[in-house]
Amino acid sequence: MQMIPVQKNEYYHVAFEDLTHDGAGVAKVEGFPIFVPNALPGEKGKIKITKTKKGFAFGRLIELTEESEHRTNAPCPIYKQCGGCQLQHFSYEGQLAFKRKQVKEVLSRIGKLNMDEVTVHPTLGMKDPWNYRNKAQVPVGEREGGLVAGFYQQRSHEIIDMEKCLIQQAANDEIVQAVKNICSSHGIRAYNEQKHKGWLRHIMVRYGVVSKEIMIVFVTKTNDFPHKKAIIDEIISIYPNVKSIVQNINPKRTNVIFGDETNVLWGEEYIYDYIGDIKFAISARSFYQVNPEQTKALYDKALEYAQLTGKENVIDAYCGIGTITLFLAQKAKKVYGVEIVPEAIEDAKRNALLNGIENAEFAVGEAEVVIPEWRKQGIKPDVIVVDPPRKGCDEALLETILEMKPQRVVYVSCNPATLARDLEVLERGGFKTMEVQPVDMFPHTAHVECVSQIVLKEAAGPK
Ligand SMILES: C[S@@+](CC[C@H](N)C(=O)[O-])C[C@H]1O[C@@H](n2cnc3c(N)ncnc32)[C@H](O)[C@@H]1O
Repeated sequence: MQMIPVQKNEYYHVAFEDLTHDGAGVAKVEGFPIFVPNALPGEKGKIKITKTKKGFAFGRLIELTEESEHRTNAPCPIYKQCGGCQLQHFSYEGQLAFKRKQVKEVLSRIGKLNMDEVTVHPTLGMKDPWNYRNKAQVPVGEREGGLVAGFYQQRSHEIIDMEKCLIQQAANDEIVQAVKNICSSHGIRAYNEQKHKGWLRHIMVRYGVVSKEIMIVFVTKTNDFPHKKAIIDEIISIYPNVKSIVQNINPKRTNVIFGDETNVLWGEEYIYDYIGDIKFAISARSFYQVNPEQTKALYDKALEYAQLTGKENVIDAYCGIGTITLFLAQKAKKVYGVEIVPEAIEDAKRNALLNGIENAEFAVGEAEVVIPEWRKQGIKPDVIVVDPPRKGCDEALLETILEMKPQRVVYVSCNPATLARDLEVLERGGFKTMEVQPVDMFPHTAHVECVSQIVLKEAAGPK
């Protein structure tokens, strides 16, 4: 058995060599890895061990003795308390390089790809990597009789009030504050997680960056709404861009934000926004990318990798409200979109109509169930696009892709580890990964999005 060379609560002087996938510095003591938030590769410092596990330990940075040239002052005053961003202390240039390195590393280690044969491009960053999020989703609590809305203090259930988040659109911060203050003035009680009592659990705000339309969602424990008329009247009298006010009811003792029931309180069921020239209707529960500027860059790359000429049949798996589907439809013969959330498919159909797109067809269901059905019905895609959640593609879907043998697969991924795992399956089944483009959808956080082009080996030509 390997001896653990460090002890809890002891101090060590270490050199940081790398970053973990979630942005913590990695140092080693006698080859034993220690993960320390807020430390950067190339730095040295004194740490205190906070926890030991069988194969690794966690530490806290006490002082730096050598700083990286990429260290920068995190501009957010609550950066360390919040935990929503992990890389604000890292220069933006350094963040982009780290994300590319991380993608290369997992493709090689987990995907077993021959990295001499795959091009991983430099991460596509933002010119101004701040105020990019179009959605705020904040828990609500109580302090001295009034409401607070912000974030959970790291490793606690305490809600810290937040007036400004530097990665949010300013409009979102303003509306969250206003809604909180209006509710406070009407004596609205916040939900208390421990006691499972109270009413207002979360406030969500969605902002159409191009349309300027705003949706407000009240997530509440019960389906009543004290002072409903007064609260709504006050909101809409101050904010004419609010087009939709919705209540979602979540009666469960859970840390899942949304419940199953959603009711429109005022205005429309959805707001509109644009990505490029395409107009989208977005309802409260539908997935919609949070960084619209980078979404356009991501979708343009997906379209480039799909290499459409107008003659192709395309499948868009995990299509959400049909965002990528409608981009593809402009250049393909026909596109089939599939998505598990019924409301998102309703939005997708509405979005096709809204844009006069007639060559897109949508189905509700699990991609791993619906696409094998399509195969049985004789649908033969030339290109398959997948954009799964963090857990990646279901095995049954990958199996079906191998059987369907499209000329190209375009894989959009928000988790490089599951992307790498799935690419290995596709490579073993006769496909070859050609290019991977990391896109910085979430600056200052450790997340990275990638779009990859994978081709059928016969189509790729001899190696
Ligand atoms: C990362 S989002 C992508 C959405 C869309 N392509 C976009 O860019 O807006 C993943 C989507 O997959 C959906 N989803 C999750 N599991 C699924 C499954 N097994 N089959 C189909 N869709 C699923 C989610 O509801 C979500 O809309």
